[in-house]
Amino acid sequence: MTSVVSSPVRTIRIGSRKSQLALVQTYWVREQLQKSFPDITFEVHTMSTQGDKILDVALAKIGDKGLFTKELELGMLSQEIDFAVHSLKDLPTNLPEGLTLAVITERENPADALVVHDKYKNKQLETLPAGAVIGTSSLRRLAQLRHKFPHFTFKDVRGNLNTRLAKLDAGEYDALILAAAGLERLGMSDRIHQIIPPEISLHAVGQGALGIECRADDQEIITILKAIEHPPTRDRCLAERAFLRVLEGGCQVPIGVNTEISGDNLTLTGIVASVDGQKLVKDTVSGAAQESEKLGAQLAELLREKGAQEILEEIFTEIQRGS
Ligand SMILES: NCc1[nH]cc(CCC(=O)O)c1CC(=O)O
Repeated sequence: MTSVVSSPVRTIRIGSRKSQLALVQTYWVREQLQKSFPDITFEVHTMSTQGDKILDVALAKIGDKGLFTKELELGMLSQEIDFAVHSLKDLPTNLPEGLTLAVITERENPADALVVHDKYKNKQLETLPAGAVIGTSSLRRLAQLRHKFPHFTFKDVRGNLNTRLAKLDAGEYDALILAAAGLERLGMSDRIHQIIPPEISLHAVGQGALGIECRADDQEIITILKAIEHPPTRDRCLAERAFLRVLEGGCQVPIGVNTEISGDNLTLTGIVASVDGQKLVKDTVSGAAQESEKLGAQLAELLREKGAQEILEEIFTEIQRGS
């Protein structure tokens, strides 16, 4: 008689931020993995990150390198958790030694969305009145929208999605710019008033996708995670991340992207903008999807030649001065 030898049943610990969006994303990942691995127990461990605690300081001033990820990364290195689920856009392009971005899952709509106060429910970006107060905490959104719509008043907004929407509804803002994906995942698609097309504003690197990080030498976890990888999203996001890495920007610099994949061909468009919306450099590259990171680096070099570095250096100096 042959006996079936199975590996001892393992419990895998997933790390997540505590925000509602983070939990929805983490439980979605758990559900997907559970379908492929019904015998494994997946436990969710939540942690507060620095970014969840500092809610009263403009993000642009504190910088964002690892603000939403550091505590989870320490948890992985100390074996407290086995992997962490992140909004890919919040994951820095350079990871700590010993950790890896194991997989990227299928992306939601990566675009930004306009959400309006009820009194403007018949308006679009193009028809909102001069002086309308637009809430955004992202320099990328600010710079690109200011360029197209210099007649609006832009105002910083922080807090989780529900807090932001409450501030909008209370009349502190006339409209907000938010990631469509966050609203969709939280079941609030009905608040999406207008999807902002790439001609108006390019989205953040990795927006709308989830990135799963784990210990680089944990082959067992990496093999398990591969079950939920989405190769087209991976190729697009790796191109976007390589572009950002070469320009040495984080989520909080005015750098936007757009990617399209058609068969084997990947097209990447990128923009670097000054905060006042006066200077914009933009270009597009195209090539084999398997060469995604090369394409990203190539686009970064192209924009550098057009003056992207000068724009970024100006912004870093301003942020350090605290203006
Ligand atoms: N920086 C905050 C953040 N991180 C991920 C999302 C939304 C979901 C996503 O982009 O994957 C958001 C909110 C927003 O930008 O409106």
